[in-house]
Amino acid sequence: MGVGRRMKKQGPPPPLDEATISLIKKRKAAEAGAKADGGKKRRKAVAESEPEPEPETQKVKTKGDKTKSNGVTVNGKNGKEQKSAVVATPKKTPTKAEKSKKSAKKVSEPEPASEDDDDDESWGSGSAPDLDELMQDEFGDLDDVSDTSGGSDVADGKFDEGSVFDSEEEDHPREKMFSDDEDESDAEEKLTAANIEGLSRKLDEQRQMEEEEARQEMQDSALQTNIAGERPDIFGDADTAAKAGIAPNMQLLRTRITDTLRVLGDLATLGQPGQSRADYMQLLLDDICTYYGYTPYLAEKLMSLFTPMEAFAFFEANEIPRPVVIRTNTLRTNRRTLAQALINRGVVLQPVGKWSKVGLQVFESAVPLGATPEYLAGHYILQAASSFLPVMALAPQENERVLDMASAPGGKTTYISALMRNTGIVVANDASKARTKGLIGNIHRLGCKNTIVCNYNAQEAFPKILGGFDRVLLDAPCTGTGVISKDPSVKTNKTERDFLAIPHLQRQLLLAAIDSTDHHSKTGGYIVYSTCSVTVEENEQVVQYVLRKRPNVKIVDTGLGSFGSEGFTSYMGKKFDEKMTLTRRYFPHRENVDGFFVCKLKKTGPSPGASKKNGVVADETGDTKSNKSASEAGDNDAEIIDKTPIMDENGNAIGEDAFGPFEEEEDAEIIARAERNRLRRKGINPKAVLEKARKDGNKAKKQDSTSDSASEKEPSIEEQGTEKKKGSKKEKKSTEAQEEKSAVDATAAAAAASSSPSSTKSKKTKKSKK
Ligand SMILES: C[S@@+](CC[C@H](N)C(=O)[O-])C[C@H]1O[C@@H](n2cnc3c(N)ncnc32)[C@H](O)[C@@H]1O
Repeated sequence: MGVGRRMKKQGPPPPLDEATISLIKKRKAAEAGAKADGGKKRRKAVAESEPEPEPETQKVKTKGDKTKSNGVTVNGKNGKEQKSAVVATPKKTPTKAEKSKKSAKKVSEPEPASEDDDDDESWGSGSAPDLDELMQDEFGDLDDVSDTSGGSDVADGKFDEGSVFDSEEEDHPREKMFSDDEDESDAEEKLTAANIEGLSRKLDEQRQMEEEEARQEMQDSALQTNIAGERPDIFGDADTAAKAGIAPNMQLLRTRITDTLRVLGDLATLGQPGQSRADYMQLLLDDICTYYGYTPYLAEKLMSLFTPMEAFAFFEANEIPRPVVIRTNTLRTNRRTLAQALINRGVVLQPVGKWSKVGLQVFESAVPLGATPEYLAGHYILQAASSFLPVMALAPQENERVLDMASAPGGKTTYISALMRNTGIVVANDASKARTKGLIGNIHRLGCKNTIVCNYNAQEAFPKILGGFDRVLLDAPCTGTGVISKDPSVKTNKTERDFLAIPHLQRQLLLAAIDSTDHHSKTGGYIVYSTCSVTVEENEQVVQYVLRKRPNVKIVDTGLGSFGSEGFTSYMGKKFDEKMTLTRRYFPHRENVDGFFVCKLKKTGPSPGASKKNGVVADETGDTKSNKSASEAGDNDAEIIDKTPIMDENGNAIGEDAFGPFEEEEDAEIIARAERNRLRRKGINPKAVLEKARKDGNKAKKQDSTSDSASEKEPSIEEQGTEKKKGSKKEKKSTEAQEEKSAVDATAAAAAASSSPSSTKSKKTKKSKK
């Protein structure tokens, strides 16, 4: 299928380039200075009207020079040097800006392009336009704006034929509306070849210089803080401050954090006698909480994902806003036309990266991006770059049936619809009625005509009301630990309870997503699970859980290339499926995108339970009215749904312990046997007890015993599905799980109220059964 080829062709996108933003601003500043001195005329009236740059805007937004003063560079997992310091250290010498400006002047200047200039005839596949022509047609405006902004680095070769949707051409002959971007490929490639080397060399030099500065600063800082001797008396500082009872000096606190990191990097040499690594780690944790404003619980959780040094880079990155990105709506326009229109309005932008043909990164805008005529006409949507990724992984095909389970406000739904070119059906669901208003607004604005909006608790509704989808996207509700820069309240408002309740909901939603997918689909049978959170509980552990509960799915390659990091295969002593490496993680400090997790699953067989109960699997047919699904079998009750015995291909239960307690009705004999065994273990003759019970007609007592029996099975379930420690904690956890469930149920109640009478009825029935 085209999917595989298409996804393979995706080049790994580079991190979003915040350094370029700084570069453009610096160049603009340099040019503004030159202009004040009677320098050159600007060539475009539009560019003239651009506001003067504020070279330090980024820094102002990000706690001033905090990042810069540290200048830490962090090595990513792949050994790639990450540039958190570069991002936050937009220092450049005027000489550099001058140089860039000179280089920009070499690019031929086109006349301002009209809409007509955008005619794709000039990009016909047969005739290869010459370079000047290409630049004028395709990037002339971009270069022009950059030039008027003081640089030409916008055309950094990020347009590339290897973009993700390119190979769709093979599978789906293009209509005129969609041919625009594709036809640009040749031109883009030529432009890339011609410009990328020089431009990227300049950028590289720039970065090197900044990194060198950052390193130097760090060394200086180390020298200063270490002036009294080899081993900094970090604990002495902490004690003094604590005793004085004064508010912490943030600069000193920061210095202590960097000192502690340094000591942790070489404890043997730099550590104080009598102070262990744990002591330093605790001090670091406390300081990070104070400095960045996290609760100790969350700071510890996040720190556990990284080395101390990388954790620091992560916390730093959370203080910096991510680049603004817009996604071109190909149902209404193409990226080139959109870029030209926005440039004419004073927007400074460039393609987001070669991995996407629809993303534009915005550096500056003279107009509010949410109120331009192009925005109102639905030519684009403001959408974080990382938010493209789950949809790219989903790779929806034309004429498919696709479910977006938690879709509001619709950034991903509308992208799915566009990729399907308004064919097939996209069911866009969200449990929040209020949020569906925004969803509907976006769907209309962007001209999605293949989309149906519904407002259900997905756990309840799918596949019971609707199933049999070719592909399902679950962009799950999450704690938002990947988007702290957008919503700093996460630092303090996420409690331990949230980290139990939310993963619980995520698990149930993902099971429903799987059960709603048609494994017979000729084109699909895929599920994509994503979150904008970085915690393992919400990502790998959720996937691991569903792998156990649904052996009819397996993890497959997301097709997102090597961009991002592999998912964890172990965490805190827990081992995960080895294919977890196929899942992708994205981090603000590594890729300069919102923290994100993407996992793609392929459904290989029917979901458990449904066929056993009814002979027909609801999610295969989509006709769910007369068939019970696995979810229905469990009445959406997490514990019951998940404990439905799972059958292998031969109809045998797979490792009964692995799938929870027995179904009361269907496994009465097994339950009775377990009960007899339980009584024997207690030294009681089961026959006598049961006989007595029968005689007394005390059914309630018998049920209690059965229930005891079921709870004795819990340990094996707990071992698999819980993150908490064993022993007495299990009881507590079980209680908590009930509480969480109540909370989740309560949250879902509103949505459930609006769900079909059948679902409500089913729930009531089940509860009364309980
Ligand atoms: C991360 S947001 C989705 C963002 C959306 N995919 C987009 O790209 O615009 C998670 C959504 O899940 C919804 N949600 C929460 N619980 C749900 C449930 N049980 N069923 C369906 N949707 C739910 C929330 O209302 C929220 O809109």
